[in-house]
Amino acid sequence: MERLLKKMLPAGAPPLAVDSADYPFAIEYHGPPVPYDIPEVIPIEIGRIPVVPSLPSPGPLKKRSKIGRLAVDPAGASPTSVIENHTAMDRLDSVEVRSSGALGSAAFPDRSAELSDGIIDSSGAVGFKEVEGFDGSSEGIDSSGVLGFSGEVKEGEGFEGSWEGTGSSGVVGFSSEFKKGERLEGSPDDTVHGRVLTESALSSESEFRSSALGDDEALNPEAKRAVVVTFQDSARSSGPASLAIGLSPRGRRVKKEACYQCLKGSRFTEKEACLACDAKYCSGCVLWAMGSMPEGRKCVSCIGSSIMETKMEKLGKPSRMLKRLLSSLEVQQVMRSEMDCEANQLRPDDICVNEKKLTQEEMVLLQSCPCPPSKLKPGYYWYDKFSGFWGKQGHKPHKVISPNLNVGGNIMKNASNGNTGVLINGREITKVELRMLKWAGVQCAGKPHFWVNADGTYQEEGQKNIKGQIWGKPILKLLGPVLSLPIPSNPSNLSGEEVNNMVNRAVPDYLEQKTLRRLLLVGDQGSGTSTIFKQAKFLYGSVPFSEDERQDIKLVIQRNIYNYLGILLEGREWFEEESLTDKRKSKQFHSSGPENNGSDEHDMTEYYISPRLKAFSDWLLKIMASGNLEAVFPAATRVYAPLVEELWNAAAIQATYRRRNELRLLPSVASYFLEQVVDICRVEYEPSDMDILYADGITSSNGLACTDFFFPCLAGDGNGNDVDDHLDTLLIRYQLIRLHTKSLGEKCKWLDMFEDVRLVIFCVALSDYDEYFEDANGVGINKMMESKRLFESIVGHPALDQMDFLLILNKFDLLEQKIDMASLTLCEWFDDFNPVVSHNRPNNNNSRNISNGATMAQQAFHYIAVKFKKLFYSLTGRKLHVTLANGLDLDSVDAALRYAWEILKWEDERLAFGEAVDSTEPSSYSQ
Ligand SMILES: Nc1nc2c(ncn2[C@@H]2O[C@H](COP(=O)(O)OP(=O)(O)OP(=O)(O)O)[C@@H](O)[C@H]2O)c(=O)[nH]1
Ligand SMILES: [Mg+2]
Repeated sequence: MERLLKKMLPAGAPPLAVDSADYPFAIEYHGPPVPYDIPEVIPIEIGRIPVVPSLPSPGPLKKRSKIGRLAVDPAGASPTSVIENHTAMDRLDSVEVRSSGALGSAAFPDRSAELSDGIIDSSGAVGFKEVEGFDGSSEGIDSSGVLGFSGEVKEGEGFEGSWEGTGSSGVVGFSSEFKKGERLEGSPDDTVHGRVLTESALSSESEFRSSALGDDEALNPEAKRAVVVTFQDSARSSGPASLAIGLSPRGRRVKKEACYQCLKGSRFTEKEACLACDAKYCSGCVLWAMGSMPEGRKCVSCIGSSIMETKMEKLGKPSRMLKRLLSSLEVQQVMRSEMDCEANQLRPDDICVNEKKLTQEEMVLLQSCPCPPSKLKPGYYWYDKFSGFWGKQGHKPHKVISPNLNVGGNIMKNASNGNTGVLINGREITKVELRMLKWAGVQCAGKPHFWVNADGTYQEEGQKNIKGQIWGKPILKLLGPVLSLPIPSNPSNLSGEEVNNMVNRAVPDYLEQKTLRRLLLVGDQGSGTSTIFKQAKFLYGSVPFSEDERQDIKLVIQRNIYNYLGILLEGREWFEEESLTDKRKSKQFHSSGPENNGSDEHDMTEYYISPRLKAFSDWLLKIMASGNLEAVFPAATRVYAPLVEELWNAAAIQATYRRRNELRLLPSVASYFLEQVVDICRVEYEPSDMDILYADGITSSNGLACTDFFFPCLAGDGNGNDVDDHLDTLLIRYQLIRLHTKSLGEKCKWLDMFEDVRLVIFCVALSDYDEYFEDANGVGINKMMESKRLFESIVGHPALDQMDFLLILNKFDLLEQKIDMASLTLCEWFDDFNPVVSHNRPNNNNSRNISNGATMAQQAFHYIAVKFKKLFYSLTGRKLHVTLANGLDLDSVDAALRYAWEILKWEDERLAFGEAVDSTEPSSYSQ
């Protein structure tokens, strides 16, 4: 410490007397200004170190802890400052550094820190570990690969370089080569044994030879331990394979059944296993090791990996431990993610049927047929398309599934490894099957070859006549289970052709064409398509949003709010900077004394936040900048809710929020959610309908969403249309398909898929006329012009030729708000807008300026509508239907969609009765 202080003082300064028993980490320097930048250490009150409040802390760690369990927020600054304040002479019993890069040498500036127990977790593929006796003197612990275990390590690459001279000890490492890897267990002696499950050599026991052991110290169990182990993976042909490091604290062997995180416990300890690598964690560690479980029970480093075959059956079945640790809602959510997430799904090429790997389509066909194979797991199967028999390759039949599915290759004679000489549909049957056939009264003398159909009727090869029905005898129902042979539950299952037609049909059948109307809803970004889509669900859906959907929406809202918060935090930084600059300028201006020159570190503005909140803010901004928000949340939601609450209530953030109009990236709905930030961040938060409506980004991740509904019948209109309308509402189903512009593809090529839609609803935000976005080259583009461009390309698309179009001019409320402040002529397309302004103002509200009964906003609407109509006519020679809407208003959207309904009805009538029905045509305008 003395040396450190000496270094920090300017040359020539007298040495400081340091009481080694009780010196502060930082001292205030009062000397003359120094010519270099002094490293800044933000003081933190020990009592206010962020602790992790809501996750159960691992028991063993807590017991030994002297100063509690530290949760060091990720990102360089935070751990540094936290640890700095504790490492004077403290012994840190338990430290957690989360996120990659957090554990740089900077994290442990005071080399005298002793971490007797550390968990280094990372968002990358990097693991954890107990760092026993670690004295922080490691040079090899770099920020890119915590303890040298990096997801980046490739076959043949070693860790020696980064590890040499570390003089610390760790436990187990994984490299990316061992995604499915088990732990390596090692002791610092010449030979390290480990078991590695690799993709290529599942379950193979490989021996690892240690080499390049750093130095003798590494072998001394009492000293700092570091062992570098190279190993020869005998299962790999490529020779010396990846390196991994197997170390054990104090030379102990890691107990096989211990928790993989804290290394405590025995096989009797209750543990939860990772579905991908089978690493097992005790109840104290499981949440740390698995984080928010976005793909269910997987270590953080296994996220994205596929799960082990043996774990397939466990999917979606929560353990008692999980139920204890999480609320029931959270358990449900984790289980759902586990079952639904892409990485955990069975991949088609994991299934081989009749020696041919399945394609995606075949997989869908197999799984969605009326009688699919149960609990399908990766493996090799045989399938008899004619009879529907299904079994594991080399084994007797296991099930009778739907017949005639076009999946896999042709069945092989030896598919079930039978040796009876009797063939059914080209497969030599097994002995038990033969016995069964005999019981069924089937004549099997002379090793006949049979053709057996799905309904059990059979005939001998080469003969025309049906010889009988195998399943006819009641005794077979009893015998099936005895012989462990499947009996079709209902031989009159759908015939295969029906099945194929059902699953493969590309065009709706006749009936559906009669009764289904498809509406395609498109518009430029932010035009309001998803709002209108959600309103349609609220308006006409019997269950607008299921419980599952609401849960997903909850997560989206929680994630969004962190985004909004991030924008506020960034804004706060700007405003603080700006205020400080102003303050300094005015000080300089008002005083002439030299003592006021330069920056005043104690300057505080209303945007000042405490160092602890600042650390959180820095961390959040860093995460956002790295685009990793998804990986960190929603686990963080649980952990950081109290911090968010504190932050939100901080005067600085409130002051920033008051200037929200200056924050360009903050969407207008952000304020709605930020007002409720504290509630939203709670675990028990349930989104209201209003929240769902306002929430961004929930309609669909791939930009395509659809909802089916019937238009509810309105009360009679008195025109005698009631009965017809009522029939309509009963018979005709509508499907609203919302397509995000991002999903249109180059030159809107995906529109080809929508040839059978009946009406295109194009949405334009009226408020876009004075708004801009930056294109890829940083050029500002007017949003209305962009909408116009998109409109032109969609209208002109060959797939939508001759199709009816309804233009919804949305966000009328916003147009009303801004039209008097920002002229419509700001958009070059509207430069000839020349409204008639009446000077008889009914009140002081300018937006209510009216002429001939029309407000300025209404005139603007008509003007824009005509612009689009003319454009549409010039492109198609046809008439465009236009309506206005306020997407946030249910009735307004109802009116707009009913207008769409009218257009379709009119079109139906026109088709049915010819052009003579002009009188019922809806006007091309609706308001
Ligand atoms: N004031 C007002 N806001 C609206 C209206 N319609 C939509 N919004 C808001 O405008 C924003 C964008 O609307 P979305 O429905 O998400 O627009 P989108 O077409 O799905 O656009 P992207 O999500 O960007 O693709 C959301 O925050 C909506 O809440 C409206 O009529 N009035
Ligand atoms: Mg949207």
